Parts: sequence; C-alpha cells; structure tokens
Amino acid sequence: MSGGIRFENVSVAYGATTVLDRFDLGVEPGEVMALLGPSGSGKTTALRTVAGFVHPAAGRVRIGGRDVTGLPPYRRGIGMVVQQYALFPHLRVEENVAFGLRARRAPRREIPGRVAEALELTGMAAYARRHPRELSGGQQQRVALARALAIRPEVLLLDEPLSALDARLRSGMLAELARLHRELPKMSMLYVTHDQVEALTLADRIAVMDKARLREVGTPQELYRRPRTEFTASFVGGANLLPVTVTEGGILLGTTRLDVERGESAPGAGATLCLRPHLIGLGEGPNSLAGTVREVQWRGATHRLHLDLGGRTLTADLPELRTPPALGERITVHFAPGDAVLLPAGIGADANPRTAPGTSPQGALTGAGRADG
Ligand SMILES: Nc1ncnc2c1ncn2[C@@H]1O[C@H](COP(=O)(O)OP(=O)(O)OP(=O)(O)O)[C@@H](O)[C@H]1O
Repeated sequence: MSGGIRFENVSVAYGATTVLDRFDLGVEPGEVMALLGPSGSGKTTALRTVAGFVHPAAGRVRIGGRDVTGLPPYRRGIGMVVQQYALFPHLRVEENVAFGLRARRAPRREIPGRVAEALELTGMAAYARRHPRELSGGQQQRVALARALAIRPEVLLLDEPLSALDARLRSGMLAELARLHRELPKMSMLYVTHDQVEALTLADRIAVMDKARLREVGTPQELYRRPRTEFTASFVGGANLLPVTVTEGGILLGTTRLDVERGESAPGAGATLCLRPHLIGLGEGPNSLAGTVREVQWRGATHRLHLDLGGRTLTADLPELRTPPALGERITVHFAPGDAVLLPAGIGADANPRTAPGTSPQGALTGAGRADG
C-alpha cells in the first residue's frame, strides 16, 4: 500500500470565515511534511480534514491515491497524535494501545503482537502494565504514539505532539520521531507545529502557512537559504529584513552599495535584503556595514549584537568574542555576497512578517537564536 496525502484545492469555512483557502499540497509516500505557521493560520484545520473530523466546503482529500473526502475517520488508514495525550485513565498502557485495534476489529490473535510491536517502537515495552497516571508526560505521549502506530497507518498525523513537554523531553522525542521515520520508511507524516526548530529538524519538506493560505513549500534548506517571501524568511530561522533600493549600478542600503545578486528585482523597484544573523562577520569584508552597538547579549557560544545602522537595527550572532564591544561603540561588520538573499518587495507583504515570532520592534528578527536555544 502506498501512502501519501494530497490536498486538492481544499477550502474550509466556519460561517463567513474561511479558515482554509484553496489549500493545495501533496505529501509523498514516506515523506515527513511539516505544516508550519503562526497561531490561527489553519494548520490544525488542514490536518483535521485529512483525519476526517473537518469537512471541506470545496476540494478533495486523497490518501494513497484514494479519494477519502467522504469517508469517516476510522476508514482512512490514519494514526493521529495530538497535544493532549488523550489516553483512557482507567486502562493500562497495553489496553490503551490495543484500543484502536479493537475498534477497527483487528483479528483477536493479532492484537497482542501488534501492541508489543508498537510499544517496542516507542520504547515503552517495559511500561505495558502501568496506568497513565503512573507515567510522566513524555511517557504518556509515547503511549499515544504507540496507540497511533498499532493500527499500522499509511499516514501518521501529528498535531503539536511535543508542545506539552518540557524542552529536554521535547528534543528527546524529536530524535525518537526521526528514528521512527527511519524505521517506518513507507509511512507519511503530516506534522503540525508553530516551532521552526521542530520543522527544520524533522521535516523532509515544510509547508509554510499564514492566514488560511499556503505561502511556500520547500525543503528546510531551501526555505532557510533561499526563502522567496519575507514571511518565510522571518518565520523559518529568523532574519534581518532590510529595505534596499535596486539601481542600475547595484543594490543600495541607504547610501552603502552592496555586492549581492539582484535576482528578480528590477532596477527602480524596492526590495528587501534578507540576512541571517549568524552569517554576519566582524570587521571589514566584501559588504561592510558600520553601525553603533546598542545591545550586547552573551549567549554562551555566541554573542548577539544589535547594531544601529542609521535608524535600522541589524542583529548579528558572532562566535563568542574575547572582548565584546562596548555599548555606543562604532563597529564594522560584513557579509559574503552569496549569504544574503534579495526579496522583491511586495511578495508576501500581506503576510505581515512584522508579527512573526521573534521579531524585534525595529523589524530585525531575533528569532534565529531559537535554534541554538
Ligand atoms: N470549530 C470551529 N469553529 C469556528 N472557528 C474555528 C473552529 N476551529 C477553528 N476555527 C478557527 O479557524 C482558524 C484556524 O484554526 P486552526 O486551529 O486550524 O489554526 P492553527 O494554525 O492550527 O492554530 P494553532 O497553532 O493556534 O493551533 C482560527 O481562526 C480558529 O479560530
């Protein structure tokens, strides 16, 4: 059985409010696709249309090529894990895991083996006889995962599965999910998150959503290194977004001429320079920028500097400095021509990157540090 999910122009509305607008996306068999976007962008709604809990006003949903738009959830071949573990408190772990199999009328003699297999996959075999209240939050989430896997789903739907866990458990579970993906290479996963680190770590591709629409889809590397919109640039990884002017003679940041590829931006047009904080170096270089130090944050392995470039803030993450600059000091930083991306003004402008998480009031995004904690 080949998995894979296909959204074909799926729209969902509650009353007059469209919460999913002509959503068109394919998840390949065996692929992990993250749905990444701010709160309320429609991620959960998209996932629930695959599960069969939300019915589209228009469009079709396919799983493994099969049109499942009209099918009830239990006939779709899906496993689902949500933020709240939703285990039955009065049932032991093994009974919780067997529940989905019984509900689907799996042959009785097969159930113990399938339960054991699912508990083994999730590292919970030793806890089979316990009740949920005797488990930690992370363990309960593993049981929820085991329950979803026991039915051997074609597709696994995960809705913020790690958000109830503390940071250390979260990174452990993330590694577990990556291992699971390697061990079950045919199973597709659709993973809803608003955490870019989870998406970058786990996903083969990321679908960036905002305001009920799909904004951009690509591999984590594509979206990180070559974002096509300001929204993606700021939401995936954190970026400095600086308005520049495109002229025949080159790109101008204020009066400073920069050596960066012009891309699709036509002379005369406005554009935005996207520059990742960690790709900025100290001192003179190919693209030198002078600024006044407004803030210095020591972050262990790095120093984060906020520089005032004449009214614009530039955030730079530098490897830990022996002698960090003083506040008010004037310093020069630089970046390599290939390390900045020029985004044509206007694309994704209505996506309002200024409200993306981690954006400082000056419009320089400081969220890149989330990747390093
Ligand atoms: N049953 C419902 N009735 C009315 N509006 C709803 C319903 N479910 C969701 N919505 C609205 O649809 C929009 C999208 O919700 P959805 O849960 O898909 O967003 P999300 O991207 O998953 O957000 P979050 O990250 O906060 O979970 C929101 O504005 C939400 O208020």
